[in-house]
Amino acid sequence: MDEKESSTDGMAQRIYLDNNATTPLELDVKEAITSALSKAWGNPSSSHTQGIEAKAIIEESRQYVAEMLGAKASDMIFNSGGTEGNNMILQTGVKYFHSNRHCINNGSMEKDHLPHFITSNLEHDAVKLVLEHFAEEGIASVTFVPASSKTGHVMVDDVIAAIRPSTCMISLMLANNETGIIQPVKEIFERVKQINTSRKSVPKILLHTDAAQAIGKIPVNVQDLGADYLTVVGHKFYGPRIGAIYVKDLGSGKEVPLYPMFYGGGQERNYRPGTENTAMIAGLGQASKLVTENIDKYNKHMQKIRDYLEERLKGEFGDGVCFNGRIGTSCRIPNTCNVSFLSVDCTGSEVLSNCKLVQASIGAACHSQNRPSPILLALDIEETVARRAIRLSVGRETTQEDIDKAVNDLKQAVKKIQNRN
Ligand SMILES: O=C(O)CC[SeH]
Repeated sequence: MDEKESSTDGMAQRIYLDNNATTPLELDVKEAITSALSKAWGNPSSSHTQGIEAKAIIEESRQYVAEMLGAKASDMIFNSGGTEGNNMILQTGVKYFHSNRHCINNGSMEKDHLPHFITSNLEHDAVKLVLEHFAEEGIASVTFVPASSKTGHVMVDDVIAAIRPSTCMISLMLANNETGIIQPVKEIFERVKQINTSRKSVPKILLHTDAAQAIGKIPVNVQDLGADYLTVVGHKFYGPRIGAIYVKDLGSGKEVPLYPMFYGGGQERNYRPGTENTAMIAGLGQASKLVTENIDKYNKHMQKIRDYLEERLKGEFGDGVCFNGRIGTSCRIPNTCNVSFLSVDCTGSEVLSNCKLVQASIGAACHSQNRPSPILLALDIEETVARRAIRLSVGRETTQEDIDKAVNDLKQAVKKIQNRN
């Protein structure tokens, strides 16, 4: 019987290298969730002790998430995850534009102008498809700034050049989920803040980054980034499948607004109503606390293991592999290896389907696994190379022994395909 389909001990042999798709729960996180499920089941809005205890766990968790990001607890809103967070922030951009029309004088632009968004052509679908929808429905105009094939990310000057009087928001992912390449978000936001000081008769440009793939892998600090909004996704850093958004100085009446997407019982200060998922929020808080306490250890371990993986692949395959995330001197998150197998005429999916142990993907889990990654193609990586790519994303628990087994598994898979051809 194929090892992949063997008994449950086959589960123990699986080598999980798809942590950018999702991560397992840390034990401490499971314990926080389980404890809250049994002890904090009350409605957090109830005034009796059962409710008060549940509310206390939520506020403690909010503090942990805020501390992870260098934010205030009052800046954090819990939600169902990254897709909801990105949608809420982008829709806030539209409403912000229209609520500031009064300050738009005719000299700067037409009164009936659409809000303008700037983003990159590397974004996750939870940003890309929202903005494509805005454009198709005439809700907003959007500039998808092409990333440079020389750096693997957008260039600061290209983003700045896309700004127009009607620009209301810039949304850029902090790190790409497929190549791991980190975008120059801090530099871009610094430049835009300078531009904002001179924007008198047009809306200020709001600044959002989707930090889903960066949190838990590199230090993420909202003050350092200069973000107005930031998206948090629990299941990317060993937490549960809920999320949160950071909104700078939320509720202080300052310039960064937040508009609810739906209405109800007033939870989350009316920004995100619905009876809170206390247990999952407890888990998110614990996952965040672990990141705050261990980010340097996590970062160093993942970097060491990923680099060992790439060394082993190069040693085993030589010029038969190329690394798609190694572009120029661009920085990457420490856990991601995007590699194409050039010595065999098959797709990355075929290599993975012939593996007995390796659990990985050719790119974003939410994208079809039967076509070359649009992200790699957007970086002008040749189709013949992009179609052969697989994404290997190591985790906190990945060991060198795992990597040795994974490289051997890949070697056997490639050899099996070569012998078939
Ligand atoms: O697999 C990914 O890169 C994202 C899935 Se939400």
